[in-house]
Amino acid sequence: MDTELRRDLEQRLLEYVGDYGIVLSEEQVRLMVAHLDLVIEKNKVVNLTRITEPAEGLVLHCLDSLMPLAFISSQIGSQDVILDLGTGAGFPGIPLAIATGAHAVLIDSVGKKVNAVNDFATVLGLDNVEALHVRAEELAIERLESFSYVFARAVAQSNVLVEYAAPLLKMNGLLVLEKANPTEDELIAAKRAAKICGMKFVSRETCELPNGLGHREILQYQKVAKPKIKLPRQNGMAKNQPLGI
Ligand SMILES: C[S@@+](CC[C@H](N)C(=O)[O-])C[C@H]1O[C@@H](n2cnc3c(N)ncnc32)[C@H](O)[C@@H]1O
Repeated sequence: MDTELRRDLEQRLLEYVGDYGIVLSEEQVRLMVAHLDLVIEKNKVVNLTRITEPAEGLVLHCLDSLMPLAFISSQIGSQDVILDLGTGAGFPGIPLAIATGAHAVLIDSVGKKVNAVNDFATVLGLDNVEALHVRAEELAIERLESFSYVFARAVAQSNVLVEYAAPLLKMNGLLVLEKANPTEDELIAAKRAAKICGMKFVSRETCELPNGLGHREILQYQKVAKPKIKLPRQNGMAKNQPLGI
């Protein structure tokens, strides 16, 4: 990506986030575009994303990763520890770490993606980012009730994500999901799963990405009680025998 394109993307990202009431500094957008550039380059040798065009990546990766910030009522800051569950190439975790300054743990079950994300964090000088090759179910044993927020974009059905997040969240912590078009059945199953897992449904908000690039729904669930069953269940159970169906 040449300097002119980078500057153009940085300016566009500043304008996009402004439309959603999200305030970023020039340094923050510089880092986010630099991350996108690293992803596009790395994607030529390691399959990380289907999006290869910078302007599209700016909306579908950078802006999309930040959308939850337009809907979360509390301010996330350096005192918070946040989790990006199923980070892929670092979305939404890296943009969220840059935007909030929170300590961000980014996990993925695929090692080559985690290696790439750790390299990106080093090149960008992001000391607050920790990428781990671990499944959500395993992390819940090591870091029980450690996170104030769990984010997940394009990882699994909502009821599965509610189950993954419940043991990882501190009491009153929030699970924030980004979905394209969740069905009513998915939302009903997630509400039922939430009851079993000591979580409650908080809100469902919708927005449109610019340039007709898609519809988004931001779903929030809060941890309000201890789970009624022992969590985490064994690896794979959340997906293969989902709760709330
Ligand atoms: C479709 S990708 C989405 C990546 C990224 N969140 C994004 O929106 O670009 C889903 C990722 O979740 C990871 N994943 C799925 N289940 C997981 C689990 N139980 N624990 C950790 N990672 C998981 C997969 O390896 C994959 O990289």
